[in-house]
Parts: sequence; structure tokens; C-alpha cells
Amino acid sequence: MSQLCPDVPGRPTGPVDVLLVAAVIMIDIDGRILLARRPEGKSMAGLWEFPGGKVEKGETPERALIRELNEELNIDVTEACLAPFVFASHTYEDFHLMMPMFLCRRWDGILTPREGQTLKWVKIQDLGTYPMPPADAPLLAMIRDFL
Ligand SMILES: Nc1nc2c([nH]c(=O)n2[C@@H]2O[C@H](COP(=O)(O)OP(=O)(O)OP(=O)(O)O)[C@@H](O)[C@H]2O)c(=O)[nH]1
Ligand SMILES: [Mg+2]
Repeated sequence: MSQLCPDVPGRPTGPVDVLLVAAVIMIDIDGRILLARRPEGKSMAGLWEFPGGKVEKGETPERALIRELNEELNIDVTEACLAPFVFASHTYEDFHLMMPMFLCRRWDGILTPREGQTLKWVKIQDLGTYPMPPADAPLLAMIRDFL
């Protein structure tokens, strides 16, 4: 067995439920990134995340994201403005999260938090100072290195 890439301790070996979530790294004209603080009452309340949500049956990740951004932030995004970037793949206690992340620099409408979230534009170098869900941690280096 390779010692370079040892198994991650605690990883389940049996069947798991894979949850597909589409999320977005929105970038404003100053190069800042939008984070949303999950409201009380939701799982992982208080943590800062990238906007997005679950992909429903019959949806592509892109269409799910277009719907979620309208529902959560009241903005309109077109598929052409969503560029595939990185993904998160992380085992939580009761499901495995598969989360494709898209980049988006253009949208229509005025950002409005419609689901009780707090929104914040954050400089890339400050991203690490916001507590985020564990799945998001490996994304930060990618964002810093490639944006
Ligand atoms: N949107 C989003 N979800 C994330 C991130 N990181 C992460 O672990 N998740 C997890 O992905 C799961 C689904 O996200 P969500 O709660 O936004 O889904 P949703 O918008 O469809 O919400 P709903 O089920 O309340 O309608 C949650 O367990 C959430 O904690 C992230 O950066 N952005
Ligand atoms: Mg959501």
C-alpha cells in the first residue's frame, strides 16, 4: 500500500449517499469573492459558504445554480457566464458531498439575501479568516493560486 497517499481515517467503506450541490465563486470588479453566512436553523448555521444549493432530479448543475442564485440572491445568471472551475468531494457524517464549483463574473440584478443569509464581499487573501464548512477548506488554495 502506498505510504505517500495513505487512506483518510474515518472514511466509510460501505455504501454512501452522494449529494450533488452546485456552488459558485462570484467575483466582483475589484476581484473580491462573495461569501454567504448560513442562517440559524440550517445545517452548519453560522459558517460562511459559496452560494448555491442542491441539484434537483432532472437538473444540470448549471441549471440548478441559475435557479439557486435567483432563489437565494435574486440575481439572474446565464449558463454562458458560469465557467467550470474546481470541485469539492468530502465525506460528512451522513452523506458524501460532491460539489462542482463555477466561476461567475457577470450577473443581472441587485444582490439581495432572500433566505436570511448575511452576504459579504471578501478579498481573496482574507478568505481563510472566515469559518467555512470542512468541504470548502481544500478549495481556498486553488482559489488563491488560480485567481
Ligand atoms: N451552497 C453551499 N453548500 C455547501 C458548501 N460547502 C458545503 O459543505 N456545503 C453543503 O452542501 C449542502 C447543500 O447546500 P445548501 O444547504 O445550500 O442546499 P440548498 O440551498 O438546496 O438548501 P435547502 O436544502 O435548505 O433548500 C449543505 O449540507 C451544505 O452545508 C458551500 O460552499 N456552498
Ligand atoms: Mg444553498
